[in-house]
Amino acid sequence: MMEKTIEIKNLYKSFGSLHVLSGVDLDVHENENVVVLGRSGTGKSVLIKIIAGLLTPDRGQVKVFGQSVADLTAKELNALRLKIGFSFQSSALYDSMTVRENLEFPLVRNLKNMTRKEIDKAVDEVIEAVGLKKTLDQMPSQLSGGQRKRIGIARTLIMNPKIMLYDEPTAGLDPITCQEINDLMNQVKEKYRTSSIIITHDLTCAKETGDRVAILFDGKFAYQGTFEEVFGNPDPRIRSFYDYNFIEPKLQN
Ligand SMILES: Nc1ncnc2c1ncn2[C@@H]1O[C@H](COP(=O)(O)OP(=O)(O)OP(=O)(O)O)[C@@H](O)[C@H]1O
Repeated sequence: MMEKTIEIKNLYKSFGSLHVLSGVDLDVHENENVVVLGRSGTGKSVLIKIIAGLLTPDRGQVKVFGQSVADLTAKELNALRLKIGFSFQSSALYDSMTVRENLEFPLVRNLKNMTRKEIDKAVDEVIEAVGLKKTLDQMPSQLSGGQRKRIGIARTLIMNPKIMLYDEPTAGLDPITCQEINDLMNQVKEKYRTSSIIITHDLTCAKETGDRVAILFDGKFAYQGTFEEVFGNPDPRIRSFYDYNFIEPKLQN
């Protein structure tokens, strides 16, 4: 088994009387995609915000790269965040910048002493990785929803992240574009050897991308395993996920 990048033990988080996470355990390894499923409001986004140090847990342990996030200084936390790629629904591209300028932005902001040549090389590499070289001089408004999503992912890859956190990467996309995004997430894992958490309501995405799948029920992961293991479980609560997706997941292929 690969090294653990993220280790979460007995994590609790409440907002006032709202108990969101109550006893979450989760490990994510290098070169692994873990899909997190759970109904709306079960705390999936809260979980990834805690991992990135954007929210503080009430109790429990979160270690990233072997270090407890709670013990990091502000400077160390910033350094950690640079190794984490966020693909959030809200992480939109800047409309007034070209695709190239959007891709350069994180480098120019965070790594001030790069040369023009180094920046161009980094842009070339990530645009190649997402297969959209011809869009470099276009504006985001000229791209399809799927292309924008891929450029958004490229913009996080330019920082060479070791962890990718995807919040509903396929939401609102047609099935063919979903498949392209699923393929891209798998390619990113292989090429960058990332540890990824993929939050989704899309079971096809879960099946295609998840080396492991974990389902949040009542503030903790009731099930973790391969897609087949988890969805082969007779727990009637799992049924609600098929109903939501209007499909019967095929477990045999
Ligand atoms: N900063 C906050 N302050 C107060 N309540 C919050 C805060 N962040 C999240 N919550 C609450 O925590 C609960 C879990 O939110 P979260 O966004 O993690 O859900 P989710 O599982 O990601 O849902 P969805 O699938 O709809 O995106 C919600 O009830 C939300 O209102």
